[in-house]
Amino acid sequence: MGNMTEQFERYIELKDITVISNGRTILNIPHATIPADRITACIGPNGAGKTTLLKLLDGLIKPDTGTVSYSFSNKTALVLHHTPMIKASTKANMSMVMDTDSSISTLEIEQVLERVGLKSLTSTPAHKLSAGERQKLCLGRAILQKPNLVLLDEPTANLDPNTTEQVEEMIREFDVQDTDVIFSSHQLAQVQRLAQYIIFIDHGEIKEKGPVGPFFLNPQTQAAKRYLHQELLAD
Ligand SMILES: Nc1ncnc2c1ncn2[C@@H]1O[C@H](COP(=O)(O)OP(=O)(O)OP(=O)(O)O)[C@@H](O)[C@H]1O
Repeated sequence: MGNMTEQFERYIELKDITVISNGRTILNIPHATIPADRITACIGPNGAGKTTLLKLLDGLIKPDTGTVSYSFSNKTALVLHHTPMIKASTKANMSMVMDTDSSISTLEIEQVLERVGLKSLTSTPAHKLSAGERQKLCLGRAILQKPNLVLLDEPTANLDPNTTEQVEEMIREFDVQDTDVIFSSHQLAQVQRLAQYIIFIDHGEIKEKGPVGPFFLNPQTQAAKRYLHQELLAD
């Protein structure tokens, strides 16, 4: 999709990327620039490679070949599903971020607990939190890390509409505070509500990418057309 003409203020450049697992290529990206100056959604079928791409952008996994380079000094925070919690209070789990960044104060932790709506659950054991509360805790930890790029893997999977709205508001808040967001989602209505840019992945390849409007109106590849058609039927 006319990627040659795209101009991004900040971006991530992927070159000759392959990620191989158990002899199978799970990502294959010869060349792509991904914007890091807005909210970008990463969409595609189950097993397409979205989570793997987010982990790669975070540096959590290294590619088998190729390079990931940032046009800016990046500080990323990655929020995955099933983040393990220690058997302690919500606050203690939030405070774990202090282990890697000693400049974080107790006051900041309290402010973030309030911001993500967990103030009343401060002393509740984290393993007793609901899925939505746990996700807010994970987002709180990400906020405390003061990243300039947040990577969120299906941030509202299994959440009710009200909690989904709260999490979406937190995502917008990151953007307002000039923290770029790249998130994966299967909820196309959500993608349209939040994202300005789309990366469509299928079978480990970026098949299509570009601004949200044109992508939904007029997808260029058969794979994207098929995916959009199937997802709309499933909604
Ligand atoms: N650690 C791993 N070891 C082996 N295979 C893996 C590993 N992680 C992912 N894969 C495989 O890589 C492929 C891509 O997985 P990934 O989780 O990135 O997809 P996804 O697009 O996020 O899928 P979903 O929408 O189902 O979450 C899948 O086929 C998966 O089985």
